[in-house]
Amino acid sequence: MSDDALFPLELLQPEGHDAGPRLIAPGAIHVPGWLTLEQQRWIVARFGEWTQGPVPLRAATLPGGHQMSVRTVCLGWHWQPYRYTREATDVNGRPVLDFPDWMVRLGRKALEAAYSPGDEGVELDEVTSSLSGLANQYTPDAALVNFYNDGAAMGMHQDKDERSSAPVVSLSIGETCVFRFGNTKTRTKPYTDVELRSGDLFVFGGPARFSYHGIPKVLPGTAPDGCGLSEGRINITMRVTGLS
Ligand SMILES: O=C(O)CCC(=O)C(=O)O
Ligand SMILES: [Fe+2]
Repeated sequence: MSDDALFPLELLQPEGHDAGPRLIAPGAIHVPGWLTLEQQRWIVARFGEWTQGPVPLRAATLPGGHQMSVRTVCLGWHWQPYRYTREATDVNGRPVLDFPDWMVRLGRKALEAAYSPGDEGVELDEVTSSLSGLANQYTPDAALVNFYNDGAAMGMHQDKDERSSAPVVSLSIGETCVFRFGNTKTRTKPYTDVELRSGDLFVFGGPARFSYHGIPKVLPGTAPDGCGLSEGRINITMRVTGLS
């Protein structure tokens, strides 16, 4: 018997990679293994350019004086606790890079994959499938590109500095993390812990748009070969700010 027959490729993929979309809460979908390794490497190369851009990666300081452990570079609009500005006034005052056209297209594809998954087996509730109409008009104008290393984590929070209730599209590359996805009322239970691996897509919109969420931990040493990152985790969240 050939090696091919003994070890079909799908058995070598990390668990869940080919499992298809999963409904986490109405409006919140996890799509494992959405980006190919080639796409991941290409995005990691763009990340290298963004961090050499006008505004470097920086760990934001919260109003109480606490500095976040995650470092972020922004596209389109600069996020600082707790508003969006065109210039990175809390870093070096320079205007942030434009939001790339390719990322708008990717955002639309992401909503399609999440909310119109076709015959991939996921049962969407009525509310979630009603969000499928959002895909072709979705025009994100801000991305927070987060980099986690050395034990970085992110506390439970809502993404609520936007003046739009359009969905948030989240992409993960590099090390696996635990993504805690909660409810819209409190930062505590009930929540669901989801492992986000390199290449995974997560979309939260509709009734899940203002749910609390956070990253309790990143699992060191779990970045897959060929993703473009040997350590750490990149997360991109695209948003519609509703600002002009
Ligand atoms: O790293 C993640 O997956 C989540 C990031 C996040 O929640 C945020 O940037 O607001
Ligand atoms: Fe967030």
